[in-house]
Amino acid sequence: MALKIYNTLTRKKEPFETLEPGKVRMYVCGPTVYNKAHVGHAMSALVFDIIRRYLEYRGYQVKHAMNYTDVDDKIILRASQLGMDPFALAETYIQEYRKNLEDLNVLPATINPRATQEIDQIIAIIQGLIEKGYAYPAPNGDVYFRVTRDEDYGRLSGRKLDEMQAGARIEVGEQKEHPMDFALWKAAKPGEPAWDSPWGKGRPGWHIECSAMNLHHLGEQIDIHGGGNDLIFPHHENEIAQSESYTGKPFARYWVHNGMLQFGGEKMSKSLGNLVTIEEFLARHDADVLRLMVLNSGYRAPLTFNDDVIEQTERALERLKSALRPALPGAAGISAEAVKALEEQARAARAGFEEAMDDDFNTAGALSHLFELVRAINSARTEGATDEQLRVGQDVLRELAGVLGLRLRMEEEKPQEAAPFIDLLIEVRTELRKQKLWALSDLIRDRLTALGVTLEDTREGTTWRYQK
Ligand SMILES: Nc1ncnc2c1ncn2[C@@H]1O[C@H](COP(=O)(O)OP(=O)(O)OP(=O)(O)O)[C@@H](O)[C@H]1O
Ligand SMILES: [Zn+2]
Repeated sequence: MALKIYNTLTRKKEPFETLEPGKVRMYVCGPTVYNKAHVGHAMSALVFDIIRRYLEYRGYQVKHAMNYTDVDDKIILRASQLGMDPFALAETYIQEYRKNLEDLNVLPATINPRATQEIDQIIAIIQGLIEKGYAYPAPNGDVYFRVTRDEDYGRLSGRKLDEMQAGARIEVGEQKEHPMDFALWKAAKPGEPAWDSPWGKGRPGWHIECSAMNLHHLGEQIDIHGGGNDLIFPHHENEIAQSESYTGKPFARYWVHNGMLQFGGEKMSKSLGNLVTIEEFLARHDADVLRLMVLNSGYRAPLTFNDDVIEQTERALERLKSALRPALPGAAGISAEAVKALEEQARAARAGFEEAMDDDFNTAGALSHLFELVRAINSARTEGATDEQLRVGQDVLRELAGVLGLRLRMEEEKPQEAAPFIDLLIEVRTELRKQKLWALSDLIRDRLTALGVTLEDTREGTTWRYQK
């Protein structure tokens, strides 16, 4: 069966055909870097990581671009609140996000273009759009895209210009011909970062950055354009308008959008402040937990994030991992037919996995086949299969879980149940130290060290960790 992908542009699942055989050009809108990233951003990154990994499993060579929007109103505002240079602020959060993605086992994109490194390209495109009548400079130094010149405007989001016009108004200070016209270039305000341009000092609008980065790094036409479904309008609608008006060619073949991660009944967002940062999440849970949540829910659906879901997912992860445990002590082995049967179950799991993933990346379906394989492996173990016999199933399970980006790390063997007792010993030791009973307090520390637990005394108190 061939891969099918749901295309937001046509609102249909379509057979996946690339512009160039065997190669995929995929662009995904990355974050505006003005603050720590939250698990909603992680969801988007995970979805496109899973898509990329599956395309690679299917034999495609994927050129994956994910951008950083490193100049923007929000960055400038936050930098001025913190009394920081906006470029330094953006750089800090780019480095943090990189680290977040690595911790989440997201493969690094082939390229990470940044808006501020594309200014020449952006100016060239705006000039081209002005020459063709698709854009116009305003007296104040802004440049706007002329939506009435673009007959297709609204195609992606399914909106009509006259309907949009009804709700729109021109803000004070804007010099637009039409309320839906949008800024390609913004004249600089005092104290803001600015670049020279034919229209005076200014900076690019958000939408044109992505058009320029696509054109520069992936070319006039791409296979997949991704991002969250909150970006369909206006961001992606405007990207299409700019790119296609400039090149005269269809821009992206498949528009792929992830659903929103919901927290407390609303989209998790920096602007609303209802967030859990990636860092906070990973301090308490394995990266596989978040990935498994995304896989379970399906990429286009909204994903409910709360303690119950996290707990259920933790349990599901444990179940997956249970299949990777070694044989029982003294296992006598199972019959050749039973090994064959396990092999057959592994083959069936792979076929089911592929069929589900080929159907618009139905990850929940794919997982259900992995869980069937888990059951088969675990019953083979109970029947006395040896490590070598179990491997027939385990290797396939590990490989397919890996295609989804799950690490299934087994070092969880560390007894979590020990934590309260270690805390208790530390409390006792602190008391002993207060009473200057150094020999006893050192004895506790040394014995814990011998058990693989390192203590660290700081001014704020004693902390502990398992030795690596
Ligand atoms: N809650 C969420 N769930 C899933 N994807 C999200 C969520 N919030 C943002 N994204 C996606 O993450 C990527 C980077 O987003 P961007 O920095 O533009 O975030 P944003 O929408 O401005 O965030 P916020 O709303 O938190 O300010 C985009 O593809 C966006 O659609
Ligand atoms: Zn974008």
